[in-house]
Amino acid sequence: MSEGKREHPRLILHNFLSPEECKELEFIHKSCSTVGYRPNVFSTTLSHLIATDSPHLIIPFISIRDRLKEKMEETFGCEYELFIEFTGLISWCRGASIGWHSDDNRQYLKQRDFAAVCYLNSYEKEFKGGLFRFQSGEPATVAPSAGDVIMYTADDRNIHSVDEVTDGERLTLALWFSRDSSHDEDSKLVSRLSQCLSHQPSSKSHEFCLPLPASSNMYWFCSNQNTGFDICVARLHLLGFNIHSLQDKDHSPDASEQLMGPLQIAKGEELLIRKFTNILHALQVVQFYHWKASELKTSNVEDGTVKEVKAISQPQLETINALKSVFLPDEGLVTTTFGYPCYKEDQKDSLGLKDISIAITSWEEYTCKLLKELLSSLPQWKTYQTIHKVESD
Ligand SMILES: O=C(O)CCC(=O)C(=O)O
Ligand SMILES: [Fe+2]
Repeated sequence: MSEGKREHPRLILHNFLSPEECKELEFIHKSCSTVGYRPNVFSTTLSHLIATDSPHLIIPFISIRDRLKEKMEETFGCEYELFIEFTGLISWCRGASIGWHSDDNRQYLKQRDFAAVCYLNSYEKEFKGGLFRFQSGEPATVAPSAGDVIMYTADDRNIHSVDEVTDGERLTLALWFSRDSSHDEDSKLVSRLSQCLSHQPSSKSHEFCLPLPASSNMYWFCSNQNTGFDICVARLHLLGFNIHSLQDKDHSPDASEQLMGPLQIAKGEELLIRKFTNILHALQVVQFYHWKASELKTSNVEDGTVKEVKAISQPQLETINALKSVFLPDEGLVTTTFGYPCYKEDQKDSLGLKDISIAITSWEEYTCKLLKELLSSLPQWKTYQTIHKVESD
């Protein structure tokens, strides 16, 4: 290692993740995230995916984690010594920043030896601000670019900061590594997975793929001005969709319950007749559609699916507006929080209600494929107490 490298052990890799991997993780985050541990930050952890009945969504992380760990061990000369302590998708919206720090700077973080931050979207393209800076050594500044990764030791040889995000949503996949096996997240995740999958007979696997929302406060974004919104409703709203609840209001006076049960989605003057099990189910399908839009869009949607959409009636419109006033009291706040030119009106309009039916089938196939891989990998994961790519035959 050169002198500079010894003083500041770090590595920047370009295009370590493919554009498709970045998009898939973005889909997962935008359909599953909760409000995070600091203001204006959102996160999706692997244990959260398991807890909300979406354990299959950890599959897209697996080969990325394997590759990162291998690269980390090779770069810092610690082959077979590292354990992954934490894996999570983290996004920062307008107003989020972090001052100079090292990643092991708290007693409860002392086990952290190395960090890897993968950028899933790009500076100036999807967000403004949010530059990463090292206090000393080279490079001094890193402009996040989708697919790039920075790896560094978690100690004070790599003190760093992130400038405030001033527009848009900055998304990363962050991992921390430890030499201490007692902080290995894999063994904990394997036991949670075994528990949650043991309840499910495989014949009902399809039903099992439906997400289960966590408690409503985990989705409530609160701004400095003490106004706020539900981030799931907000993310649907940004793509032009509204919610129509099918719950009997007299039986569930608590408004947050309205998102936990069956609902429909609406756009403009129209309602999709198809019911979703809860808000997360609707959000997953819509975000999946957003991710895959170019593949899913067909030219002849008019014939088969048009009967699935009907005009919104007056009482339905009232329900839609009532929900909006509870979960999205200030629409402007959503745009200032997440908005960026990438949410141009034309893009919003390009996602039609009628195509959602095609997206539902395609989302179900995707979900089942992941669940199958999860079920076939789990026996090996249990044996080795690690989560790793299991090649199917
Ligand atoms: O997102 C980044 O670029 C780094 C974030 C960071 O420093 C941290 O979470 O400790
Ligand atoms: Fe950090």
